Amino acid sequence: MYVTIDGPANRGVGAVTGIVDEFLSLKADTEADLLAMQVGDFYEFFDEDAETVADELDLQVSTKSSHGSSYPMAGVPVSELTPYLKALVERGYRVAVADQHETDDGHEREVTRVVTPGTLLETTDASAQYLAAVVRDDESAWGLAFVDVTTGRFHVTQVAASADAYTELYRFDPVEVLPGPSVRDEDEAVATLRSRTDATVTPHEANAFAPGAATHRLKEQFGEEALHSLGIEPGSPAVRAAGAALDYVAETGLGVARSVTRLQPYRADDHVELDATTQRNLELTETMQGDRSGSLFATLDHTVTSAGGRLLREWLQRPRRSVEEIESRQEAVAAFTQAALARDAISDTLSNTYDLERLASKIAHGSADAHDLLAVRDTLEAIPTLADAVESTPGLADSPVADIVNRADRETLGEVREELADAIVADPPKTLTQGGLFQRGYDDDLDDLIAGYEEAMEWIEALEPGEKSRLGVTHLQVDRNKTDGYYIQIGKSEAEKAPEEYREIKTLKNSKRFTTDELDERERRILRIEDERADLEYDLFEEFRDRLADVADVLQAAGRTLAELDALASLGLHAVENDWTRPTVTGGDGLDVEAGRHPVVEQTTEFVPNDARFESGRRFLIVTGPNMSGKSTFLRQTALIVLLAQIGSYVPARSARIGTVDGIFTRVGALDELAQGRSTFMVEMQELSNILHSASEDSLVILDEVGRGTATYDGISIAWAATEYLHNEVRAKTLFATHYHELTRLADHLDDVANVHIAADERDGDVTFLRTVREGPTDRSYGIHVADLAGVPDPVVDRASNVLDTLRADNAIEAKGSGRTEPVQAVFDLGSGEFTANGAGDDRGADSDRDPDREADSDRDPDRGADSDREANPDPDREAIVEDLADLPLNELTPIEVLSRVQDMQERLQ
Ligand SMILES: Nc1ncnc2c1ncn2[C@@H]1O[C@H](COP(=O)(O)OP(=O)(O)OP(=O)(O)O)[C@@H](O)[C@H]1O
Repeated sequence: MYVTIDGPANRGVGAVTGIVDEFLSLKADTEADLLAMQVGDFYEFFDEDAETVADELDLQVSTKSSHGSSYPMAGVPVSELTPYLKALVERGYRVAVADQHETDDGHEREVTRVVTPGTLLETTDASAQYLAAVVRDDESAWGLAFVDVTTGRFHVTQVAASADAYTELYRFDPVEVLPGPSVRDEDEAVATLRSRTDATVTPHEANAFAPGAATHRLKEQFGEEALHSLGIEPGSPAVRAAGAALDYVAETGLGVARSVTRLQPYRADDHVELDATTQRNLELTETMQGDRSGSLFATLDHTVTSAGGRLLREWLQRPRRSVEEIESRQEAVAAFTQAALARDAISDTLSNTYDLERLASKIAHGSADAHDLLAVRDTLEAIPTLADAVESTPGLADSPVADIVNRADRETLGEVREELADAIVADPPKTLTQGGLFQRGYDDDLDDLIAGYEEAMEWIEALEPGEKSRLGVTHLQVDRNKTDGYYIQIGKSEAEKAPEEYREIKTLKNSKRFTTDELDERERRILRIEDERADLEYDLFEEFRDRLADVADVLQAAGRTLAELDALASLGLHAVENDWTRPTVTGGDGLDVEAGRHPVVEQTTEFVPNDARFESGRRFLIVTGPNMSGKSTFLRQTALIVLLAQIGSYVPARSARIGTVDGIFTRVGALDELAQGRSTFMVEMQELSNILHSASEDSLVILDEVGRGTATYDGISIAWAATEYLHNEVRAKTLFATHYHELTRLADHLDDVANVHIAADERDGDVTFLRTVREGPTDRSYGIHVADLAGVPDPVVDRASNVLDTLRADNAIEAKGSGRTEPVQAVFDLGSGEFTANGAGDDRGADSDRDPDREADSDRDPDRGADSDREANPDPDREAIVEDLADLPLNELTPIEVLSRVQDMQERLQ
């Protein structure tokens, strides 16, 4: 509904002089983007704010004159403010709300709260809504705090490198970020924040980040001893971030800080490192195209509650490293795979519960209404049913599932449930201000009022039949409306039968309305009781909600229990339905997946399973195979199987033994970065650089084509050097898919490198993709076949086949002219990658095996003669370049440096 009203007179407030001035002055004092100021029954936006709001929400703007100037004005009725605020905040605005109070001599207005993306309570989105604060201290340590006021979750950590800080930010995906003073002053940091998250970046006041103030704020919230007992250093970057986040939450004035009942410090190294690129490449929560469906989460998610879905998503983004924790979760999933009936019953029960974490937060900050309390009651009623289902099912009763259920404080929850069951009526009104919320027996005074009310109502109800028979009137009715209050209505034809004590109050077309002194008296009594009752019930409700707020942490914990059951049951169900297997997770180094499948692709395709094996002497697999054969799929499926194993899930394989990894790093492709102005190759190299710096011996690295974004020889050189570095220095388990068949030679030189290829069958020119991973290299790409499949015109495909045949036969090919001129007399020499002059046929000397060791030595001068000539007449300049190349300290250089050195050499050769 859009409201435009021309002139404040309609809005029920007389004195408007200076309203715009008042607005502008309040606006100047707030840092919010917009101000909604109450003027009578409306909240108004003036000036630029009116235009912004009108644009965003399709409101029409009217004009308000003040002191001879005109100002745009837009407004919404008081009762409609919440949905408008929500819509504005969801678009990234921070909106200050100035409420109007009656004073002895008129009105007064002040900003009472600021609603921001990170502190919005009225969210309807099931996902978490994190507000983040990010601090960097002088030693470059990063402190990060993430608070979700809708669930009371509060995570705090400290990391050493900026890449790790951004990884955490990507993982929590906050809606609003508060950069600390040093972060804020750095353009690059702010730009990264903006590009890595969709968050609104809010510069909260610097003082809140100061070590003293932040420590004080945390102690105030969680008690003197909390920091000490959690092992958090007062004044540390983590504390500064946490304190600033809380300060900001408190400053919004919504009382939301109360919902934050527990501080959860975590170490980033408790979890598998999954940088932002990897989370995207593996399509954990959305596909590379940005769709939710088709992601790993969408495939796995059978949860029936929003809290369960939230938790499962969080697990996927934060796989664990501790074998003990993984096994405990696995044990619970295993129990759910066995107990099909109980699992279904538990999911059924859970589907009737509400988001207790969020409800508890609403109770804590005083925004829960009677319906919310009923939702809590219904949810708590499910807990004994769930506990019974677990306890009476042998497989579950002795599994970690029972521990999860036992973690809930059932005694307190039982008391709360009973209190709720005895307090709130079955169908309370939507508002808290009109009474009718509580049952009889909840409060003596309220019972007295209700008794008086009912007595008065009985009298009213008896009036109609009594008067009908006393007066002998058929068409007599006793009713109530807003203008007339209670009245007796008699049909016109019988109106003369109204006795003397009836006072006429209205004549209608077919009837007359009357009242009597006694009816007036009863009405006054009813009105008085209704008022008193509304006031009393409002107070009682606040008191009741306040008492419940004291156990908000118990409710939040129970919410987490339900979410865990939901997420575990979902993993159990998926495992059973898709024939997944329980992996053996070990702290060791190996990785052995037998008949593994891609968890998402297997949903839509007849999937051909494949093995992946890493062990001593085989830590680096070079994966070759035709285009479209399934290399990328094989790489990703291996990474996803490891990831699933480390969240405690079953995996799509016949059997799997997974040595835990400390991080998964991927270099796959860079679809969306182009939009951010970085070239494909630059992105590729940055990702490679990050992997070479960040991966460790315990990591899993997935490289899907490295170097293809540049000239072939540059690309091979980089891929070659990166392989050596990963193999010799980093020693990470690596899967490297490539079309550079030259790289397969590395297996002969590097101990831990092994070749596998994805098989294809070629018969009579037709290629069949077998999708099977086999040992050893392949040297065919069948790229032309794929070009044909893709509908490239036949003449081009035929000519390409012809070119390829010639290349294979001669290792060189004549360039073809247009036909209008003589054939171009040039020959492409595969050894050099250059065209040579006509007649150089005898000089074509490249070796058909294209031994990369030789290529490194090869002469790239287009005018050069045969190898034999070169050997006979060595060129000292070239020899120097070859020597420089041989001495290139690859292990000490970054890929970019290698690239630049190789380029130098090329230039010297020219
Ligand atoms: N094991 C498998 N079983 C069934 N289908 C598969 C299997 N592996 C891959 N596919 C399907 O084959 C197609 C090509 O796979 P993929 O993209 O992994 O090939 P690729 O070798 O990486 O190709 P390119 O080298 O051209 O990038 C995809 O549509 C995928 O769904």
